[in-house]
Amino acid sequence: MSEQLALFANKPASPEGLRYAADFVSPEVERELIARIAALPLQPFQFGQYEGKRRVASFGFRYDYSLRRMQEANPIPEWLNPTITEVEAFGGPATRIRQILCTEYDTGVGIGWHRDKPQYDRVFGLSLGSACKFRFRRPAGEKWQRFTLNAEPRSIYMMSGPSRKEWEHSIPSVEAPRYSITFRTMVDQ
Ligand SMILES: O=C(O)CCC(=O)C(=O)O
Ligand SMILES: [Fe+2]
Repeated sequence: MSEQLALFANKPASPEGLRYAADFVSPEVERELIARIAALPLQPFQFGQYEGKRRVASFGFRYDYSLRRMQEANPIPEWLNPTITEVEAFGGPATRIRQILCTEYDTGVGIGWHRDKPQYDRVFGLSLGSACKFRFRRPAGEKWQRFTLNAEPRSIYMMSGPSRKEWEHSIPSVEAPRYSITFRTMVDQ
């Protein structure tokens, strides 16, 4: 087989630095976390012009889009501590989660192509309630190189290295309500 054909025959390669684990939390913990998020004073967040609104709450830090800088946010609530401990273990030694984003996506809501702010370092995402197609793209000549991660409910992903810095990510409109908790480490300043 020519090199070209071999490339087509293979599945698209996963972005370097992306890790995924299914069943990261139990169905009981999933239910509890969803109830906690639903009880937060969530605020609409408009990312792209043409998208439905997702609703969010930030803790630790938040990026202020009008001031274009990081601001301190409310402290991370205690009910997140057991999950943060597990995420830090998943991330390995020296993983310190300092920023949390809780998000609610109603049916039909997604998030457009972006990279997270450079003040954040590694990004972990816990999916709750329903699955989503977590899409990646990066420029490859005139085209895009693409990859889709099926993020199942109760799973976690970690973006580090190229998957975090070179690739953009997005989520197309979800088919059922989805909640996520994003856990971020910060770049040392
Ligand atoms: O909901 C998710 O898993 C990802 C959200 C996201 O990419 C972001 O808020 O930057
Ligand atoms: Fe993101």
